[in-house]
Amino acid sequence: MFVLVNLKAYDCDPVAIARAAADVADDAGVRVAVAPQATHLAPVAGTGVETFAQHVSPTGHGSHTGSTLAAAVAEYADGTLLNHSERRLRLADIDAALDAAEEAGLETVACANNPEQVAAVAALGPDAVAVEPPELIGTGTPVSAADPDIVTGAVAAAGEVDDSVSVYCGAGISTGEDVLAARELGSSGVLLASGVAKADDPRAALEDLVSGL
Ligand SMILES: O=C(CO)COP(=O)(O)O
Repeated sequence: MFVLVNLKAYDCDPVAIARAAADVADDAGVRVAVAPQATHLAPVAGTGVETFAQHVSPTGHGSHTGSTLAAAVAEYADGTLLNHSERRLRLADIDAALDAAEEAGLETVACANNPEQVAAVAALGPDAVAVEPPELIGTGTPVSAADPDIVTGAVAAAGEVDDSVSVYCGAGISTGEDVLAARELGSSGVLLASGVAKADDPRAALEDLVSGL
């Protein structure tokens, strides 16, 4: 299982969380990555943790003021999220951003709300899709419990389009039990945020997340 922690714009210490994530990943032998704000990619990557951007722009080099250039992100990051529900892209832009990320050598995790969107995004060839019903984001109610059919449906939908695309799930995931439930439903990773970024003890939260793996 892959545990991808999205720090969003939460008021947290990205480097401290990154250090904890790197330790937990090493101790547990589990893939754990951290997706900080773009300006924190370098110090987070400096901890040795697997580092993801939260977004890259659907453009390459050129006159694109304010863009998040995939090639620049790749100087520090190993991968990137795309099309998160809080950073939604048009279908054509998902396609172009995937091209830019892949050209830069970034692993890609494209987000989708439901199995139908998973099928559409999987057709564009990301390394993985992450199904996340927006209404469950930040609620602490895990998608694996609230709506397990979304997860199984996403796994089936992606498999019908391209079985090389991994399927992760997210929204409300915060415990090791949630991670095991997600695996039981067929996903090979989880995407989460508040369970770690807003935790009083992020290290303890990370240790619990991987405890059953
Ligand atoms: O948006 C998410 C991860 O990208 C899910 O957020 P929560 O883990 O806070 O529900």
